Amino acid sequence: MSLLQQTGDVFKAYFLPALLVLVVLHFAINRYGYGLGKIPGPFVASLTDFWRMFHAYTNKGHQDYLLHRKYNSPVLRVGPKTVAVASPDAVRVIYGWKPVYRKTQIYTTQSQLNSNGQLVENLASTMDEEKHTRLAKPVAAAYGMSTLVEFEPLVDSTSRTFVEQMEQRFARPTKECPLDRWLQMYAFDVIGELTFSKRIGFLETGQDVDQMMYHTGRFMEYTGVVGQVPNLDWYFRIKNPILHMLRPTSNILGFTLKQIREHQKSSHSPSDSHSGPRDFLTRFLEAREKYPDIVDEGLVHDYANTNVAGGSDTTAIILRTLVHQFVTQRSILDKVLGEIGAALRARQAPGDADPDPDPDADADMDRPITWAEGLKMTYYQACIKEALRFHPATAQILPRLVPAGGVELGGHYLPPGTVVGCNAWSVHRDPVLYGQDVDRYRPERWLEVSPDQARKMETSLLTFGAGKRACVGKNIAMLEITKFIPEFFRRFDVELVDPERWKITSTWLAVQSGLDVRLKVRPLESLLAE
Ligand code: HEM
Repeated sequence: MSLLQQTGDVFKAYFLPALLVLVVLHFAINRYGYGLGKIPGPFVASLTDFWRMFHAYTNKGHQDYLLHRKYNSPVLRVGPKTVAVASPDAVRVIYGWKPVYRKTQIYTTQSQLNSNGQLVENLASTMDEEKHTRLAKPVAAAYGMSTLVEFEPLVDSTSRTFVEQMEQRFARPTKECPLDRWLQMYAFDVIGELTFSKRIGFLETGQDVDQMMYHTGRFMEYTGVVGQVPNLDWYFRIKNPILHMLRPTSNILGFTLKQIREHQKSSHSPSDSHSGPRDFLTRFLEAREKYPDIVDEGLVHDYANTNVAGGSDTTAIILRTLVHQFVTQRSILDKVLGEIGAALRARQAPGDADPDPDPDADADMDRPITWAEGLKMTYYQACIKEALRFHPATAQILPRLVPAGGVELGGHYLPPGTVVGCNAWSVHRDPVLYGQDVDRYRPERWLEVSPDQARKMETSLLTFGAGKRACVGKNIAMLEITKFIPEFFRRFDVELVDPERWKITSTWLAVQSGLDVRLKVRPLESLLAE
């Protein structure tokens, strides 16, 4: 018998059976070894995290609520050590303040690689809560409510450009506008204005500048899919020598650094920077002066980069939902138009809402819908809440680690170290809290209930996350959403080209496409007439 034959026989006799035993053992430990054996869920999910990876890859994350319905359980096992909980009460526990449940390794995939090929944790991605507290403090005020008033003119300037571009490029009966893309370009340019005092030029050029929309999209997909088995990130990205050779700095960070360099060319120090509102970058540079022991140059770059990476795709999703609902449910739009008309008529009235009316009445009428006006539109505010409920931007659980001592949720004990999280899509379809018709977009649900109930519904929304790690950009996003949609519909009559084109592709984010519309300029008189 040749040596080759002998080796083959040994392989068949010992190695293959041993491998089989190991594989079976591995799956048995996954299934029964983590104290989660009694929790319902897809069988394969209890064996391997690759189930969740496939689930995300095949666009099913945003439909997790269907799984909860299928297994008739708010608590589902979606991995050997991972549990999804669909209950508003669980939101308060998992994303509460005492104790703070730590973020899990999926967030490593949201850290960027710097020019030395090192992984740099940022405000959103760090798993170390003490570090997070340190990083958050110097910039908390920049994202605060009081800063919003200063940012409003910057949002207005981008809105004006958006309207101009729509008029020039699309406001013709036969022309189709791929509005899903344009809304994202709008959101990107707003973030550019707020962060660098400069629109990046998406709207003016009508192009995906430096392919940033493409790259942020791929980045979110990477997190959503590879993040399910985060160790893969080491091989695909962190320790990948070819990637490091070809592209040492990640595309998004590279783009941010370019914007920072251009910003610096137009100013010399934080204090003498730009006339007009102080942008985020200026505020981050001020934070470096005030907190030199915490904020270094690299951190300034990271702060700016987190705005770029986290602030546009998300906002565009909410804008798309609102437009889509308004063009497919005209009765809703009519009510909003009624409120817009009332806001504009109030500008004409003596002693109107604006304490400092423009002496030129036409200019006053032409100025974009203000934050104050948007907040007074009660029905439109309900439309926003309903959009945040109906189509949250993130399409997966926001995973956290169960701390020492474990936790009891939905009648199941979860041992320490279990990964647990809520998917906003599932929590927001809780029929007890939001009503039996949760699968419908119906703003009225927010107005029909008692103020107490409405508050409970609102505080259970997970669209912006919750607790210590909730979204710092929420106020900015609300400023954009509150102002932009009334402004857009005030200027244009919008018609959906083909309802069949609407599509949701979900990984980390649930991104819509197919919002192709035709636009007609809406005469102001039609809004002013009661
Ligand atoms: C509608 C728009 C937005 C939505 C739906 C949204 C959603 C979220 C969510 C769900 C989280 C928590 C993620 C988690 O727990 O895993 C988050 C965190 C974060 N968001 Fe947003 N976001 C939006 C807009 C923005 C904007 C405009 C900015 C920046 C200007 C921003 C910056 C951040 C940052 C820095 C964090 C990390 C916060 C921390 O961990 O302390 N977001 N966002």
